[in-house]
Amino acid sequence: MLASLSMVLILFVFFLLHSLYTHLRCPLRRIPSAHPIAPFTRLWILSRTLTGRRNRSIHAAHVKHGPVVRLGPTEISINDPSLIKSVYARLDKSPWYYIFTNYGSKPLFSLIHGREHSQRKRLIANIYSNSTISSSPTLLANTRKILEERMTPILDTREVHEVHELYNALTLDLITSYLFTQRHGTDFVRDEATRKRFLVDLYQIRRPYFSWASELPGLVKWVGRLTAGKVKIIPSWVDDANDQIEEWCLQMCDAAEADMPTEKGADDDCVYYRLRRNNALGRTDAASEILDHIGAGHETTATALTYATYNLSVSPERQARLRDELKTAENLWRFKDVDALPFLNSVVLETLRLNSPIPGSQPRVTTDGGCMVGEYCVPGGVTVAGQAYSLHRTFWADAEVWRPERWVNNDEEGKEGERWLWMFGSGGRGCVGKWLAVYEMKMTLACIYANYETRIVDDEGIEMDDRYTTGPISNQLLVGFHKL
Ligand code: HEM
Repeated sequence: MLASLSMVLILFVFFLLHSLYTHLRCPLRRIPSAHPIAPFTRLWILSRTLTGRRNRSIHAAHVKHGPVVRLGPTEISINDPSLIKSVYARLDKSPWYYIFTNYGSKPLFSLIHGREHSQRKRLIANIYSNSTISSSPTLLANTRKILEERMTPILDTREVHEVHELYNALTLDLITSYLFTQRHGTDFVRDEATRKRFLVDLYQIRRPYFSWASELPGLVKWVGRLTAGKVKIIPSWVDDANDQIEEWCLQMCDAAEADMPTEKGADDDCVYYRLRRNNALGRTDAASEILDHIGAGHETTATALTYATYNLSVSPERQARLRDELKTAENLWRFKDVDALPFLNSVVLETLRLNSPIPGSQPRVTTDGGCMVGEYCVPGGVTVAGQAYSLHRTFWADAEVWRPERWVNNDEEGKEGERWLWMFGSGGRGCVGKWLAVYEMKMTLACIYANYETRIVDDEGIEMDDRYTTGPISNQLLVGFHKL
């Protein structure tokens, strides 16, 4: 017994000495630590991540220590627009993004290396570009149909609506109609039962396990293997839900495939046909890409719409200002007219600032020779990340206040403030769907606020969850709609 204890003690002392030696030789030691144990172990940042406190803890560290902080032995966080610009222009994504792999095939989001990523991006960059989105007659017709013929009649059936689920259904209908054409898209706004089966029973219930799967994939597998499947950190129903979602998406792809037009030019503004034309991508690779766009393209925009509705509902004066502005537009079913409205634009920007749907760290990795990050020399293999949560709360004294007016006047504060906005990331790996997201947000808010007054019925749990992607803690918001 005594011998075992001595052995444990010797090992512990060895571990301490080794950690100290590594620390003293490490070029990262000059960087302020977010926590005293951060230079020696990942335990601190890991525990914060797994308990849903990561974004806030990193932000608190930046407030205390400045724009560069050390989160772990080989992990740092940055919080300054110039640092972000240089890091995100140079460094590749970290393997952390492999979690977004579908069918064993990596979509754009999780392709790491420059060449394979740019080949894939070339296939879709044009269809998501600002010019395509803002001028596509098909997108406009689909959006109008979904908002006018599906959402508005639902809003008119009763006064109170749970808008977070409704917006998730809406953005799913919008994104799938862009991916597959409207005839092969979903109809979740009207079909409540099917949407609950997909959204609630399959898609959203996996959330609590995301951090375990993304932060400790090795441990998750190892524990399962070691106990012959008897102990599972992530329950098997999560794997079943993943399989069912993949199967559902494959069926959607196959249905669109069966109807793929042969003549050149037809359905050119359909993402799936772009991926499959001339076999640019095989069946599984295309389905993986599509499934990723379904995920990236609905939750984020839905969360932004929920918070825009919340913020406007608690501020009747701003709601009135928006309504007055909407009356000045010549045609609310012409994107150019809607896009030109300055207050609507400010509402969208301010919501994406304060309630960023992807507030968490976007990890990149330094290459073998290392590089300078600001004044610090960072060796190879170090994870460097910024997070919108911190950037969006640093420049303004009243950063926690939703104040769209800060964007209306194009003054000095506004111009400098724009440098700190990072809701869509930046560099070659910034958001591909950002023009579509802003389009959907503006068209939806214009359609709602030109026709309804909204008020909060129940906002308990509206605080944002602390995750990589976020949403209200309660996963809901009850809003009253009064038709004008
Ligand atoms: C308000 C809505 C949205 C927000 C806030 C948002 C935010 C972001 C952010 C921050 C990234 C970079 C993530 C990282 O590097 O860790 C990203 C990437 C991406 N987003 Fe979005 N997004 C939104 C909507 C969309 C939509 C509608 C699509 C539709 C397809 C989309 C597709 C993608 C894809 C494919 C990437 C990966 C790009 C690459 O790696 O080259 N997003 N998004």
